[in-house]
Amino acid sequence: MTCTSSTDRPDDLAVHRISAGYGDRLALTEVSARLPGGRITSLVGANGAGKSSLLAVLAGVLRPTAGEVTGLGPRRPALVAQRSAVSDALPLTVRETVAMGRWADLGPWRRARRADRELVEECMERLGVAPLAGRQLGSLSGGQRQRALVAQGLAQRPEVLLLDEPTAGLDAEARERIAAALAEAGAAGTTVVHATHDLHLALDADHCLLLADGRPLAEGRPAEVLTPEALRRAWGTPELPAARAAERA
Ligand SMILES: Nc1ncnc2c1ncn2[C@@H]1O[C@H](COP(=O)(O)OP(=O)(O)OP(=O)(O)O)[C@@H](O)[C@H]1O
Repeated sequence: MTCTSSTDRPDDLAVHRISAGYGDRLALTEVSARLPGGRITSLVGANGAGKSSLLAVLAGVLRPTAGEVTGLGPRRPALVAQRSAVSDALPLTVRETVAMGRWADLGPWRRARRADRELVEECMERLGVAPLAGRQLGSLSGGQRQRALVAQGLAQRPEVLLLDEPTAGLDAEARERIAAALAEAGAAGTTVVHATHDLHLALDADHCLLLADGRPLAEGRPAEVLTPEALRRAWGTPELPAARAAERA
């Protein structure tokens, strides 16, 4: 069994002239983009560019005021929120947290079958959190908790996996684990879309959408999109991200 879906390559996701916001503040203005099915797309942009809002629209938790999303299958996408969005006070172990990823498929009594339990163990192994299975989520380090949340996302076996800054603030080993898990999910046919400030992770994606002020600046292969010039435009200053991309070029 694999902890990702293994369908044939699904259709592309697309957003068509999406506008969305909070009250009268627009976070996205007429955003159109294609997010290739069964591939990894990185959403890149400065703070406030609209990355999380676009993920929320794709996840169905932020209703657009205009435009539409096409290519989503019948199942709801899995959304892995930023770890700061998850309360420290939740009285859940790592295993319980990951097992919650199975709930949507279990029906009203949430009775896990053996296959569900195996899938949960496998997803914990994949993210390196199996040794922490009995620990309370609130007692974990930021990186451990983030890995548990990604394992929960994978345990849903989603067709579309959305992640908001999955490697923010993590050490190199945790980043590698998460990058490898996303690559495996993409290889197994899952459409992965993640928002990131981690240019290494962004450059490792198959596709990239660069946002600025709620509008798309560029879209395409990451190395072609994330040029020093484009990053300067996105950030408004010739600061760190552009320098880092130049190092990688
Ligand atoms: N809950 C909210 N209520 C009001 N405005 C919001 C809310 N969430 C986001 N915004 C605004 O929407 C815009 C886009 O924010 P969003 O969080 O999508 O950007 P982001 O690219 O994900 O930023 P970051 O890199 O800081 O996470 C910003 O102007 C932000 O202030």
